Amino acid sequence: GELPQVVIVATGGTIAGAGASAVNSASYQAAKVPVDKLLASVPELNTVARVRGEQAFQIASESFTNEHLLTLGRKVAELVAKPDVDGVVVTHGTDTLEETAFFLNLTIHTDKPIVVVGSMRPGTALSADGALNLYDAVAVAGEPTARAKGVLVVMDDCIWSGRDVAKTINIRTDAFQSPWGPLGMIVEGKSYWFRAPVKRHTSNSEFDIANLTTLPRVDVGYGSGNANGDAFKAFAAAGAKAVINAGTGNGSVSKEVVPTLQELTARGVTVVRSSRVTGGGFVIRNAEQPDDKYGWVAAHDLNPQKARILTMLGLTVTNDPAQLQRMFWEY
Ligand SMILES: NC(=O)CC[C@H](N)C(=O)O
Repeated sequence: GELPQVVIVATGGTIAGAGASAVNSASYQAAKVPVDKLLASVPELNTVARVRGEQAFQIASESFTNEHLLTLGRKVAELVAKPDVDGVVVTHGTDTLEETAFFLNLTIHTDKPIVVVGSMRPGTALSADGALNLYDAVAVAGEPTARAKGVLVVMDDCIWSGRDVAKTINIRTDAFQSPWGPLGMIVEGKSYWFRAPVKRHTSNSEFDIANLTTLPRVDVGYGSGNANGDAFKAFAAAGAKAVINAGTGNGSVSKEVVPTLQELTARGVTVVRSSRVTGGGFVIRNAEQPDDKYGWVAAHDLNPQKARILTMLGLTVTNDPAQLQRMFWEY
């Protein structure tokens, strides 16, 4: 039959990176190679889809802002609305890839596959991983079986849910992991599925960015021994509408920090308890802190940076902590 039409929206990152020599796997410049050159470097793409590229940005993903998220979201929404587009691939730096994937998962109302992909080594390096990752991502994006599974991340032969995958190491090609495992595998251009997400996403999401020009400011404060509330106070003074506590363990909060967060709640700033634990921070409501009593929100299994994304979108709908908590259970 006819090959699916897949559009590749490029944003930069290492998958578009270039180094001085083939041994530079870690020292190189991200966001160098333009999308057309990237596509031309993997002619095998044409065997799984009809592909064309669009250059949205050319940046390292640590410099992604809320404006970049909104611009990219609108671009992807526009593409999936076209009858001749079957799927979209977003190439992205890996540092904040999990945030963008979750943002798109919550805001693009479509069943068409959207796949976010990056690489850990630039294309100029020995054993560069970008070409195969891109080939795999395009193959998944053109797959009817990838429809209605939410925004996906393809890295290192695995198909992940954009909701809960995260970068867990910065020097290996198996960098992306989820505490709940991959949804499937992509091998020689063929997708093999094992599970599907049960959380709300894409077509079933209540969030709408069509008429938004900004997102509410949400900042993340890190928990550790000897913690204090100064950073949270400064965030609120600078205009944060919510703060995420990247808490220790089960989203716990130092007794030094508790009064500051209580004060912020009284002033109308939303407080969300997440966990700094990598590989599966899981915050139980009313366990480490009395969330009902304080009017705080538990981030469930969402890491602090993903909690920031959901909190921003949640605040575009409501600042009622009960409603925000519902969202953290549902999405
Ligand atoms: N592997 C990567 O893509 C990291 C490069 C860069 N820090 C970025 O996120 O864009």
